[in-house]
Amino acid sequence: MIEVIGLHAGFASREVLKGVSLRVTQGERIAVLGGNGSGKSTLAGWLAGWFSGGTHRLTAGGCLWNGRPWEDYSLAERAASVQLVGQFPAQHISGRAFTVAEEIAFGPENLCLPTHEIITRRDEALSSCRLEHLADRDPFTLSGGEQQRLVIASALALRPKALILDEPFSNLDPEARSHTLSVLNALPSEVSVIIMDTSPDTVLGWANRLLVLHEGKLCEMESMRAALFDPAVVATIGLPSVTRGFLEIEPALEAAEQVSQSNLPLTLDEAAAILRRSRIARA
Ligand SMILES: Nc1ncnc2c1ncn2[C@@H]1O[C@H](COP(=O)(O)OP(=O)(O)OP(=O)(O)O)[C@@H](O)[C@H]1O
Repeated sequence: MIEVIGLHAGFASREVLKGVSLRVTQGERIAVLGGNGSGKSTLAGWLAGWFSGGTHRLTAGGCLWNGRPWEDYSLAERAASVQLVGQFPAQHISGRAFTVAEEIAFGPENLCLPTHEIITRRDEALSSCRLEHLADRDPFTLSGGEQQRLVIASALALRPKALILDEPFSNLDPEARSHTLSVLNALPSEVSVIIMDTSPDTVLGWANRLLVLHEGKLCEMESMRAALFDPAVVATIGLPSVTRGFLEIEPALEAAEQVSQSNLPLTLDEAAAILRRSRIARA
């Protein structure tokens, strides 16, 4: 599907990605974690085929979609293949639509789809992103979180085969965050989803593959646990909040429940299971 091969890329003054390789196959749920300025947005752009000129500099390598460079595809083909939801939702709003509903329909209209198909896609995206009550609002009057959901809805209406989301949770409250994850989980299983984030907290229970972008290199460890406890990774993105919290309370647990790196909880569900067992052991 998407293949990044030895990508050295960045900007005129600076190489940001220093030999990044990545193969994304159908249906994968990938989290790419990295600190501020590590190059997540830069990588997201290359993955989506957005960068090929301007201030963006390609030193070596490249990115292929189904075996061919992005340059071989028309804009319409790219839009129907991969959608990138960037970090700043307002930058994605077309400015050509007076309402949220029109904004969502804008992409499918540009693909020249039949009217009934445009309406179906628009209404499905409005509903799945819980935007029906805002359908008649001017997109520019929405709050940041509402705009974020609108941009995701607009991307979904294009029915891409791969969806890349760059820090999609930064504007969202916890409820909207978990709803967004459930929207992503409800996508057809063949759609690949890649989320770029600075922290493991939201994506851990969701991703089936975790990569860390650090000093221009993309590292994939044997397991998520190995990745999250790697000292260089901990220094960059920190441990998940649940894990940090657990380390605080761990001395109070029953001896039988003492935890080590191999069984420290990474998610709330894992922590709850250990706590339940510990309570049972005390009873
Ligand atoms: N248009 C540009 N011209 C020059 N340098 C740029 C440009 N865009 C980004 N950079 C630099 O490239 C590096 C990587 O930026 P990028 O936005 O990809 O990082 P990021 O991991 O997404 O960061 P954040 O988590 O802060 O959003 C940063 O040092 C940034 O300052």
